[in-house]
Amino acid sequence: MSATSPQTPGPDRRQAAGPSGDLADVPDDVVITAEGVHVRLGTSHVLRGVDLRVRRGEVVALLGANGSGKSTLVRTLVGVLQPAAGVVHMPDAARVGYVPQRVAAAGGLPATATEVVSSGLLLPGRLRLPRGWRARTAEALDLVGLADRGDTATIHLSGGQQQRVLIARALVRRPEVLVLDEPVAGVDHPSQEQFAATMTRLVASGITVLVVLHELGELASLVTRAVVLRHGRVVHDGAAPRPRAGHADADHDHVHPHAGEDMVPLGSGESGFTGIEDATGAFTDHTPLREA
Ligand SMILES: Nc1ncnc2c1ncn2[C@@H]1O[C@H](COP(=O)(O)OP(=O)(O)OP(=O)(O)O)[C@@H](O)[C@H]1O
Repeated sequence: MSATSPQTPGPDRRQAAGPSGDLADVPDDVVITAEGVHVRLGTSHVLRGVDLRVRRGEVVALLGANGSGKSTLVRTLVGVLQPAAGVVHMPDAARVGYVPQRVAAAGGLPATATEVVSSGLLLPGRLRLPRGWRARTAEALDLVGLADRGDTATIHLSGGQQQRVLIARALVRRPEVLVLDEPVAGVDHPSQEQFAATMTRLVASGITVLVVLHELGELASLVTRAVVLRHGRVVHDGAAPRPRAGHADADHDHVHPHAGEDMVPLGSGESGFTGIEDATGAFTDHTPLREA
């Protein structure tokens, strides 16, 4: 498979490199699979044998310290990067919505929100907008709370609104699987709340979500499982950490990093979280997470 743009993951991909080639028995309800995925960027071994399965309807949070390989993993899953070894399986591109890590992707363009969102309907081999694109675009903008901003140039939207435009661009396909890379990083609070409301509706409709996060924040109640990367390996795959009591209170200040104090193990040992700390940077070498 050739490298594809962030918004246009490749076609139905059973992509393999290395000796095994084939996926082991994969249950029908597994929609995202990575097996033994190794990725090298330059001279760095960024992913070192990652295994991941996401079942239909799950909301999986991908956590880990800066540089642990989260973005590299999702970019490999959607086909932006090629694994040096291992196997990746994703649904057809048309069924996958991908929101890349926030860049100036929307802000640098003079395009209107409608133009950016409708571009999500373009795929390899489908370079013209399909019939009904206006209604689908309006529906996607409505889902992210921007129904009245379709004609606005994205450069005139706030950073949080620009991020919502990118999310709408992923949603315009009516995807079954949504892959988001830090969708609320640096986003204003109204947009975070809007994002959580959007996700709540989507999850209720049965969508499958893989989302890179630094902290669970507003999504905590939706996340069904957490996968933690450290140095390119999965070091936890199971229960999500939950915030300490009071963390979700309306008057709680979320600005500070809370190192070592805002996340606590879910249960006592059963979750595998024996010392999980702050999702903004806690998965450090000393964090005594059980090897997955
Ligand atoms: N093009 C590249 N060439 C070489 N190394 C790279 C390249 N891109 C990323 N890396 C390195 O790969 C490692 C993993 O990066 P990645 O962006 O996947 O981490 P991350 O967990 O998403 O981090 P963050 O939380 O900061 O976004 C980092 O050490 C990074 O410096």
